[in-house]
Amino acid sequence: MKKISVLGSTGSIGTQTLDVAAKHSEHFQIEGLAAGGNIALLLEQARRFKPRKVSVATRELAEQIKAEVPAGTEVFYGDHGLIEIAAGTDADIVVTAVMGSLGLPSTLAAIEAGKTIGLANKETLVTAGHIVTARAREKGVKLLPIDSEHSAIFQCLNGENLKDLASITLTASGGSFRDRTRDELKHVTVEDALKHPNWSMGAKITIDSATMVNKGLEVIEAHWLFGLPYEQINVLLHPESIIHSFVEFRDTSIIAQLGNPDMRVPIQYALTYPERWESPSRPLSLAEVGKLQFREMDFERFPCLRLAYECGKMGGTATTAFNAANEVAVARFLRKEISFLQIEDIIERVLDRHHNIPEPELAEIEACDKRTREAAAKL
Ligand SMILES: NC(=O)C1=CN([C@@H]2O[C@H](COP(=O)(O)OP(=O)(O)OC[C@H]3O[C@@H](n4cnc5c(N)ncnc54)[C@H](OP(=O)(O)O)[C@@H]3O)[C@@H](O)[C@H]2O)C=CC1
Ligand SMILES: CC(=O)[C@@H](O)[C@H](O)COP(=O)(O)O
Ligand SMILES: [Mn+2]
Repeated sequence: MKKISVLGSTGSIGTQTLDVAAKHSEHFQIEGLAAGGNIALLLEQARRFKPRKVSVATRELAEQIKAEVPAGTEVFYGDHGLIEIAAGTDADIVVTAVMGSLGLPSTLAAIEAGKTIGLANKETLVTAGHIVTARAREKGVKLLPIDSEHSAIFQCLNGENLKDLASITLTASGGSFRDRTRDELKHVTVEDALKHPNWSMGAKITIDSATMVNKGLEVIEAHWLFGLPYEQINVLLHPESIIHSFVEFRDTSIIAQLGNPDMRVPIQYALTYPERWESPSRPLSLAEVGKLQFREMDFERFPCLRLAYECGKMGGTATTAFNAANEVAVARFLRKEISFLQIEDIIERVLDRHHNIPEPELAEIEACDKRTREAAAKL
């Protein structure tokens, strides 16, 4: 029996993680569930999976659910509650599926407690990749990728010698506005931006896909997960999201991982690694798909991807600032305070003013994250 805790259980990745756990309920036990404000869904999950501990965003929400959770389930809240679910249960694996750098302290706590990490929350690696990976190495903790591209690369590299690797290529769908010119982006709406062509995901990552920030975050995520220089990490536009990513070796062989766009496949692979189990997903029929398309990435059309490479190569707090500025800008766009193109404008202006700290301590990262958020909220 494998014991699992899920941080962000009510979100897109969280609910799909529980779908996978339910499909193989004889093999998985849910130890802890952490949510934000969706207490109706959390209670439903608590009744179904009977975790030992649950957590919600605030004390008020915790008070509201205390009388309704199953007997034997303890209720926590806030930052401390998230850490309790990450590190204070008997879970073998912690799925990090909260959105944004708010997931950093709980991810570090889970690593400190020796838990295997099923890593969806890419922002933690973008914010503090050197610290997260160093602590995982010190504790002998595995960081198993859930992000579809990174799961693909991880699978393609299985059993391979990294010295034979020429490059990895992350595929990008192009997001909701793939075929629009920059001029056409001036007046796009939140509703349009939330229509991803291939994936059903949380709001923030769906906007990130449209700005191509998501692929930028993923380039940085790949740098830390696979220990590769940025020169070996490529991005290719692939509208169908069938090839989830691929690797190329020095003998010119390319190995790719393919499948229908369904996050339950990479989630399950992280939960069952190194084994492969029957999937709740529909098998891929290449005959049905017919043809696959690829296009060179246009850095003029998607300037946020260029910025992400620049920040990644700079290192230090540059990626922390990139991420924090984006989180604030996307939240403002979703509240309809700013236009779509102002997201990249805010990121660019924040980075212009950023004073980079090359090898930041955790406290310096936290300070940079806070400072950047304050600045981005005012631009
Ligand atoms: N969705 C996808 O297909 C993919 C997502 N990812 C990454 O996975 C992460 C999660 O994405 P996604 O599932 O789409 O996001 P969602 O917005 O769907 O879910 C976010 C989750 O975080 C919870 N949450 C929010 N605030 C808090 C808080 N203060 N304390 C505890 N929990 C909180 C939410 O709870 P509530 O709803 O109860 O408020 C929800 O359960 C992101 O980092 C994303 O980039 C990566 C690859 C694919
Ligand atoms: C499902 C997943 O992993 C997302 O991160 C996905 O990659 C978004 O798609 P694009 O960023 O390619 O639009
Ligand atoms: Mn992805």
